[in-house]
Amino acid sequence: MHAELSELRDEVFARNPGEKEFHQAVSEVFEALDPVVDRHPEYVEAGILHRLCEPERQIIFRVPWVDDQGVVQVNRGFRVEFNSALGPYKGGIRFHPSVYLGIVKFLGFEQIFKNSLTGMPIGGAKGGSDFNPSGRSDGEIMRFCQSFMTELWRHVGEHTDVPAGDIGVGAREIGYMFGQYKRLTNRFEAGVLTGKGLTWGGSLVRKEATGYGTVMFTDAMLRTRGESMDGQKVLVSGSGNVAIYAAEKAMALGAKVITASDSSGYVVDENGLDLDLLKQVKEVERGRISEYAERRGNGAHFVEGGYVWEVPGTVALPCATQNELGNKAAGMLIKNGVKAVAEGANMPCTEKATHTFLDAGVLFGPGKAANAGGVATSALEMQQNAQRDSWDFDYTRERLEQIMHSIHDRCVETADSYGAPGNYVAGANIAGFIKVADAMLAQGIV
Ligand SMILES: NC(=O)C1=CN([C@@H]2O[C@H](COP(=O)(O)OP(=O)(O)OC[C@H]3O[C@@H](n4cnc5c(N)ncnc54)[C@H](O)[C@@H]3O)[C@@H](O)[C@H]2O)C=CC1
Ligand SMILES: O=C(O)CCC(=O)C(=O)O
Repeated sequence: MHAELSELRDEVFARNPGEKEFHQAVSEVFEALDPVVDRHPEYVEAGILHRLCEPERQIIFRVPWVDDQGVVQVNRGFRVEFNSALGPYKGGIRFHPSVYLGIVKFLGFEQIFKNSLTGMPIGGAKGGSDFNPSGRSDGEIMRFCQSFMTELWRHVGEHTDVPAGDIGVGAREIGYMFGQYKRLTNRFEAGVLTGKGLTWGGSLVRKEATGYGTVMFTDAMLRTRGESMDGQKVLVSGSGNVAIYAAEKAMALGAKVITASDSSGYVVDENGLDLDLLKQVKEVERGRISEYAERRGNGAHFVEGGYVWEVPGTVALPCATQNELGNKAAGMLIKNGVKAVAEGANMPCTEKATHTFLDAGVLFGPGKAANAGGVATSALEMQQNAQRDSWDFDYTRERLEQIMHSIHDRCVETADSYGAPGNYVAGANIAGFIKVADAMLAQGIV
């Protein structure tokens, strides 16, 4: 790696101690940017990389709330507004006990390049809390969301920062946060949050967008080798928003999806997942994945612990969480004949696993490209809100499809032009970076 880059990387690590996921995300980008620095010394001279690694603003706040037993609980809230060179800060909010500053920063950093790749006018941010929604009543969720927004409202706005969902935050939580924002500001400002309900400013296709987009991207990758999703045997991890709609799209394109998982283990359903049942168990009842196997019968079985990557398949779509697919799993997938891997989740593959896939010539779609359909459709939601309009399903899906194809093609062209043909990791990082870097150059030292 270029001396300037490796020095800066070490400096970023030292300035952000203990934030290992953030370090990992920075490393991946820096590795890809080596040839860019050769060609564009002006980026280094203007301190673009240095500035990119320092969030424009980081907000950490107390979130007090009262549980159903009347006990006062205190959580920590975060919003990292990373970069606004291309537009208002944009990115999801995650509620999960593992959330700390390092997770929010890795996600916010990734979001800068992902949002750039979408071609939409959105900057990068991420937020969240170490609140654990699991097992909490609806009333507790509402009180927590209200308390979270009671601090966050002063930092967000349709032209400032536009949060959305992520792990543990779906339409229900967005609804409670929107209600509180409206109450505090006395404004119906639809564009302040995306992922809203369809009757109050939400967009059709947003719910499906991340999963659908990931599969559209995978299909485009396969087509570069004369194949498609049709007939593939697909391994999906997770059983949340991204996983369910990735499975739905894969099936619609003629693939058979045979796995899903949650933090307790995974199910294998060699006959192909029953999506209505999976949605009932996970979206409606918020139950465990083992309940799917119990109710499905038909040879489906539940495996406690472990990873879906032990199951043979031709396409792997990690859609749960960061670093869920390590190097050993990558080796197993390759041995079992995997042809394509696309990250529906953010950074689900470890650095080593990513290298193993690339070295083996497996088609590999990094999250900042493959899962960009969610945030791209959020930007479409913002457009509809600004126009006070709502588009129909097919039109919105077509827009999503165009965006995913254009991201795919830009990754391919950029990787080619920087001497890394077929390397979507290089293509995504370089293409995402250059657009932000040029905007930062034009806007001066800010
Ligand atoms: N919702 C969205 O639009 C987008 C989400 N993503 C990413 O996709 C991934 C999944 O997010 P969503 O589906 O929205 O969340 P979700 O809350 O709907 O589902 C999360 C899924 O991951 C599983 N999971 C979480 N932690 C786990 C762990 N430690 N071990 C095993 N499984 C675990 C959960 O059981 C659940 O199935 C995350 O990495 C998120 O950042 C990326 C782009 C957009
Ligand atoms: O829709 C959004 O604004 C955010 C989506 C998100 O959190 C992500 O792309 O990881």
